[in-house]
Amino acid sequence: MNRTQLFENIKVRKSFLCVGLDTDITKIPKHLLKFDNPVLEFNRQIIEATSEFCVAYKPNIAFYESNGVKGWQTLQSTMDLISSDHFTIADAKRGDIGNTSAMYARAFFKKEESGFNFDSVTVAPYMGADSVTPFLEFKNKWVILLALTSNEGSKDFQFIKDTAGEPLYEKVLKNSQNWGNADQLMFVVGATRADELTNIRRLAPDNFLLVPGVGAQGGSLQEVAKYGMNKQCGLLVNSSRAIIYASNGEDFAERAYDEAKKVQQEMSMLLDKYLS
Ligand SMILES: O=C(O)c1cc(=O)[nH]c(=O)n1[C@@H]1O[C@H](COP(=O)(O)O)[C@@H](O)[C@H]1O
Repeated sequence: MNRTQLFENIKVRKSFLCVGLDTDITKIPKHLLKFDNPVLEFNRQIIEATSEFCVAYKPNIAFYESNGVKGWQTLQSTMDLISSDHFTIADAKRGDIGNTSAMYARAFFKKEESGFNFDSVTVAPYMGADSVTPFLEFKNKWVILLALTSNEGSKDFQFIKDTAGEPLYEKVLKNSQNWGNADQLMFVVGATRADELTNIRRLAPDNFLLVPGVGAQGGSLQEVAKYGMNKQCGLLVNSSRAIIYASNGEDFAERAYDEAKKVQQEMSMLLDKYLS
């Protein structure tokens, strides 16, 4: 999916919500355990309940690969349930020496080889240009580069300043824009870092930002929109646990529907406020 299509979907659905499919078999409702593949059944019902309210889905690969071959099959079957007008993110946080990154890129982008046809993959910038550029060689595919993450440990490295006083995450934002343009490069910025968003928008005015950390991690959607939205919205705000585990009873899909709808309604107001 390209940037124009993504923006169109945001306008049509009045939403910039990404639903995170971080499906953990120990957290899903017990009544689903009678199904052959409880995780797939859970994902099926979550996708059905939320698809009208979101523009993207982000399966976190750890939740699937932790279950070995069966997990990868579940991931594949889950991807088959997502319509082509939803942007898909393989949240895999990959990145290695060039020839290895090329293999990772094929794993998520080359359907004829791996079976997966994700629109994007999350990539760690730590190993530098040659670890990221192999992912950028695919047309209409995206790298979502970790810039400023939502977790406590982000302070360990991402704020370290060089002698000119520039923090590491700013270098990531600046230097990586020499590797790819805003039609193929997004950045991860945690919602818990809304205070840095004005600065981030100064450095990356056009790029979409994937913003995890609202919901369970407590980030503010209002602040993210206020400081992070650009002319094409430029935001995909992810929520995983707050939506998919809104209930662990038989009503889990209805409650996921309610939660996703609530977030979408708030997003619709924010789009009206900041996009016009
Ligand atoms: O790359 C990510 O998606 C990501 C980056 C980050 O800085 N923080 C972060 O929470 N995430 C992911 O976003 C999701 C957040 O899940 P919830 O906190 O349950 O909404 C998880 O899949 C995390 O791995």
